Amino acid sequence: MLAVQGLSFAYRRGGEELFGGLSHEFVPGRVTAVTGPSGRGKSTLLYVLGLMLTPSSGNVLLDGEPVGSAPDPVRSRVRAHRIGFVFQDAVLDPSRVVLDSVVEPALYAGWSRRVARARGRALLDQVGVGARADHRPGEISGGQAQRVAVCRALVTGPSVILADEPTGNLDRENAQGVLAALSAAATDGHSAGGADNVERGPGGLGRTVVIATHDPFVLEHADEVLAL
Ligand SMILES: Nc1ncnc2c1ncn2[C@@H]1O[C@H](COP(=O)(O)OP(=O)(O)OP(=O)(O)O)[C@@H](O)[C@H]1O
Repeated sequence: MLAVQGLSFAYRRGGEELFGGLSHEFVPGRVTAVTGPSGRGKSTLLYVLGLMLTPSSGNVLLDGEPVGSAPDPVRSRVRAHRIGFVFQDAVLDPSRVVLDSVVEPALYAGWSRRVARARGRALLDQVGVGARADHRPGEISGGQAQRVAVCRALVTGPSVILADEPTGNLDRENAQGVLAALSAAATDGHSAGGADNVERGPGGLGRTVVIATHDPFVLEHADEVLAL
């Protein structure tokens, strides 16, 4: 379970403080949409949850462990194995085919190329982009690219997926496809840390999915809305 306890964050000492001591539990198996006016800190919250920024006070807890202000090597390890991140504009390496972008985090985490590629292809199939696995990013649409970015975030079987405005630049139909991929990720279950145990099916624990968004479509379909 991902949670924040008494969380505040400031980019500069003495500067504007965000979140005002926020406490919240992000329930596995559910999609939580984080919303609020521009500048309130939606993206920043995702970066704090993703252990890229350190809280000024309070903490981020993962399965009860205070990881938000843990030493850098611990945070890097947790990030690599437990957290997947989807950025607003899927920035895929233009020189590599889609499948290679998807499997990169798994190779970084030490998976064999064969297992990583099989997993990557299966994920692309699930989100309807399997036929584009061997194409370059310039040959796919924005909506497809964003679904590819979801696959990249999922490839290692993390228990937490954080998505920053993943539908921000998409039309309704493509937004629907991306949200469907993220919702499926929430209910799919997650790996306990190895290739053999990825995707436990709906009987598994379920993943925590947190989406920072203004998109009314996402807000309407999320399981829970956290307004900042
Ligand atoms: N790198 C940074 N350094 C200093 N201040 C920052 C930085 N990034 C964001 N901020 C400030 O922190 C506050 C929260 O920004 P953030 O981008 O998290 O808000 P948001 O709710 O996601 O906004 P939007 O809806 O416009 O994307 C804003 O006042 C912003 O100006």
